[in-house]
Amino acid sequence: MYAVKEAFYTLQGEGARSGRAAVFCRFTGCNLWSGREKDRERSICRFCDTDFVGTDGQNGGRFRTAQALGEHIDRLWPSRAAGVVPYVVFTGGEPLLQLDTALIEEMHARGFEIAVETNGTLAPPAGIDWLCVSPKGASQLAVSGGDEIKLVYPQLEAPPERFEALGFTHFFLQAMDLAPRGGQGDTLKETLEYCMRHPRWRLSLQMHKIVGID
Ligand SMILES: C[S@@+](CC[C@H](N)C(=O)[O-])C[C@H]1O[C@@H](n2cnc3c(N)ncnc32)[C@H](O)[C@@H]1O
Ligand SMILES: Nc1nc2[nH]cc(C(=O)O)c2c(=O)[nH]1
Ligand code: SF4
Ligand SMILES: [Mg+2]
Repeated sequence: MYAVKEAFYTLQGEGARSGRAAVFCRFTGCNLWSGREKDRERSICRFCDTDFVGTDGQNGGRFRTAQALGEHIDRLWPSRAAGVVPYVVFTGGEPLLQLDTALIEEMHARGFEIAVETNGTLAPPAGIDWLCVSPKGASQLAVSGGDEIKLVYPQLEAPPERFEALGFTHFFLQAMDLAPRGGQGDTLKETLEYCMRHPRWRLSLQMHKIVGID
């Protein structure tokens, strides 16, 4: 059984693959926050910008089998143009609480390339084509590398220096959006200044919020 908050077709807004069309599948639930506002300030992850509670979002629901969820995702991909590889991004919530080999095999059988957005605290199943790890506060990483690390900045308990020696192909800092905690704006200036002082890190903007898409 898979519990999905929402699923939608959009452009990847973050990281090295930003601008690429993708079906986003947002799983319900996370291991670093309950998703309830009353728990936010005493959680390991406190700045989350996402509602991942329940299955009531657009195209959300419960799916009994990998085949059923695979078919659901496939229907959201619009075109089957020659030479275009369909792309699914599994996110959440924390997708590694639910993503398993059966679903990976199902999406591959349908010709999809598979990306995952994870907080990095759980071991990923084999077969993921693009792994994006976004460490949170004091949590311990269960992965030591991947395609990209996308660290939300600044986090007192997770300074970029802690991750510099890890085995990622791309190193991104993403400016923290302060709105989820009732703040104003983001931390763009300090984030871009850090990137200019430490050129290993590249700036990731949440492009979808700028252009007004999901
Ligand atoms: C909602 S999370 C879901 C996937 C996974 N649980 C994780 O944390 O990577 C998706 C992405 O949004 C980022 N994110 C969450 N809240 C944010 C905020 N307030 N500002 C900037 N990025 C944020 C996360 O760090 C992660 O890269
Ligand atoms: N357009 C768009 N790009 C994204 N990249 C990562 C997202 C996420 O919430 O995991 C996200 C999202 O929610 N929307
Ligand atoms: S780990 Fe990801 S989904 Fe969970 S609360 Fe943090 S940003 Fe949100
Ligand atoms: Mg998002």
